[in-house]
Amino acid sequence: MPESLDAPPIMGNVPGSYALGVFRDRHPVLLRQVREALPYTPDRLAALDRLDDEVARDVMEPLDASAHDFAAWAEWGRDKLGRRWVDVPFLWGEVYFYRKLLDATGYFGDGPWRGVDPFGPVKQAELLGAAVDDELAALDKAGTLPRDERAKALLLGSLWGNRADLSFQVTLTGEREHVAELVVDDSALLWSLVRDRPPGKICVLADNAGRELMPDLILIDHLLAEGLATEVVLHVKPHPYFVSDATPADVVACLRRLAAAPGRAGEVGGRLWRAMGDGRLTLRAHPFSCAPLPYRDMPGDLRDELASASLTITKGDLNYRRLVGDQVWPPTTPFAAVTAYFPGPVVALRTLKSDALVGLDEHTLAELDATGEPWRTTGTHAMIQARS
Ligand SMILES: O=P(O)(O)OC[C@@]1(O)O[C@H](CO)[C@@H](O)[C@@H]1O
Repeated sequence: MPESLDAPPIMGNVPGSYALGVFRDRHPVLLRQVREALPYTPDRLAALDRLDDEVARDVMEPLDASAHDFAAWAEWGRDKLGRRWVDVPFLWGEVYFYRKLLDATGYFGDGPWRGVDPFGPVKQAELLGAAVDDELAALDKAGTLPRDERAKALLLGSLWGNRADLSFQVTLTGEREHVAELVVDDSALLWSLVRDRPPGKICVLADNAGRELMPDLILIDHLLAEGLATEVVLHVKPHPYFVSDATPADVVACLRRLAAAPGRAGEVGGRLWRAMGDGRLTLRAHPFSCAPLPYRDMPGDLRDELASASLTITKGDLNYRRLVGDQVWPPTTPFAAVTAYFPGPVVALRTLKSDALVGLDEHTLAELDATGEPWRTTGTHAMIQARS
């Protein structure tokens, strides 16, 4: 990123902002839902209540000194812990909230709740739901499309799969809005990056499990089956994160669901299962995937890995926020300039659910703002942004 190019971080404390609403409205509701989703024992319920109180008092207490990552968070939080949740960069405060939530549920503890995903019930319900059956059945129809049309359908399936985000639905009222439109469409550059060059390794930085991960896996199958990638590395989270972010266990659940499905979905599942076995599809769960930092601060080993890829595809709103630094950029700031630091070509597939935004042309921005609708944060608009 050009040295001169910078912008202040999106903060949680701006009155009326989306970020403030996340802390004030979404997190208390989420804590109640987590508390009720599993038969937690009194010690865990008390810990969840203590976190609820910490949120209500709006103060960030440090992790317990016994936490495995206490030193890392003490370093990251050197100038933040003890302050109000909303008085630090939105990204940092939000990531810390989910880390504290895992602490409260005993996820990293030595007791019986170790490794129990607090979002497991909602993830499982979504994955086993009828909507997934319908989406998998639709693959039989997609399979009859001409190749380019099929590729476009699978790309859009992965893009709009990002709307299926359980944390997002916590405060979504009413029926799902009619999904409006693509505010940036660099899909031509995306396809050029995978078709006009020798196939190579493609890294996919996944977002949510279930109804987002399923179309992501189906797109990955297309990239491998059509020879557009020699291998795909699917980056997921090493532990539960932001409600529905995918972990390795969620990938396994999706692959089992796919492989057991009838028709083309079952064929896709079988190919992906074999690709896992022969190393053409691999999983990564890098610790940095759950760090409270933008991707420009990624560690060297992750930078080297992404640099060795012919393309990196990032999925979802949170990955987009980390890609562009979760900063208050003028929306017309060029995507290529803001992501110039990123190693190798990168494509972001994202539905807009928060205020981070770059790469819009003036006309589109003026048109969208003229609607008076909160188009940046409702998930009704999306973008495919690419940088070669
Ligand atoms: O990355 P996703 O799943 O597309 O979106 C996650 C997300 O929209 O939910 C949070 C609110 O809880 C936002 O701040 C965050 O960006």
